[in-house]
Amino acid sequence: MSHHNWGYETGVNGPETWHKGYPIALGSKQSPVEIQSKDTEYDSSLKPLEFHYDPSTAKRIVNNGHSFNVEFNDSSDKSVLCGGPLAEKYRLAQFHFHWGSQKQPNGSEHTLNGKQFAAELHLVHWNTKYESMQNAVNKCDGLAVVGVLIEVGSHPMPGLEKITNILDKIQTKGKEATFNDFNPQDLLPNSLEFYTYPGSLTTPPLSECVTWIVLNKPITVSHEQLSVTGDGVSFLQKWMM
Ligand SMILES: NS(=O)(=O)c1ccc(NC(=S)OCCc2ccsc2)cc1
Ligand SMILES: [Zn+2]
Repeated sequence: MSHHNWGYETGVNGPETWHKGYPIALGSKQSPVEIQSKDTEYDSSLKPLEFHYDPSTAKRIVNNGHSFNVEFNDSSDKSVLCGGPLAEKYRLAQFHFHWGSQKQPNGSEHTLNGKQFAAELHLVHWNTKYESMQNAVNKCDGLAVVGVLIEVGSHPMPGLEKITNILDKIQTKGKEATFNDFNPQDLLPNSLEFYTYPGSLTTPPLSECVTWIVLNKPITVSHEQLSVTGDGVSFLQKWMM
């Protein structure tokens, strides 16, 4: 079978089959991981995270069949991440979400102290010392992904509205829509405390090129935001069907 149609169907094309097309799946730096705060240590050499995003670099939103990516113009240093564990500047290329399904409502990839969250946001950046994302993907310090855990609560996340309002335009794989003037900082919690570890892409190609930066505090979205359609089907679950 061509390994480009990887997916999440258990026993068919799910994570336990990915190693057939991507042997690195059996590697020693694979993500996601289960974070146990009791097993982490405070590192005083780490600096505060610095997000320098220019909302005008937001370009389009694309349904790639596994998720939807909000893509940014990464042809200059207009939207960059630095600080934290990072020795260099990393350019924002895209962000996307991971979520659950009817059967498995909780879909975060990282877990924190044994708790799986409803969903997880990934802000994907690549090291500007490499010319492109494609070059960075095969370097151990090529990418920096900020993971934001998402829980469902009573109040909506204002920053998410612009995204949930446009999803009806990209319902099927391959569809895209213009998506301008958006600052992903509007999706961050008020605390930028983080855990960090060396890991990998969590989906194929599973490259072990990622400095993971998982924020300690989750963001809260409303039930409606996780299921934008009137018929109660979660926009995220609709994507999973
Ligand atoms: N979920 S994740 O953030 O770890 C994540 C991010 C990007 C990707 N995919 C990437 S970077 O593909 C585009 C770059 C690429 C892939 C192969 S050659 C170039 C997969 C998983
Ligand atoms: Zn991801």
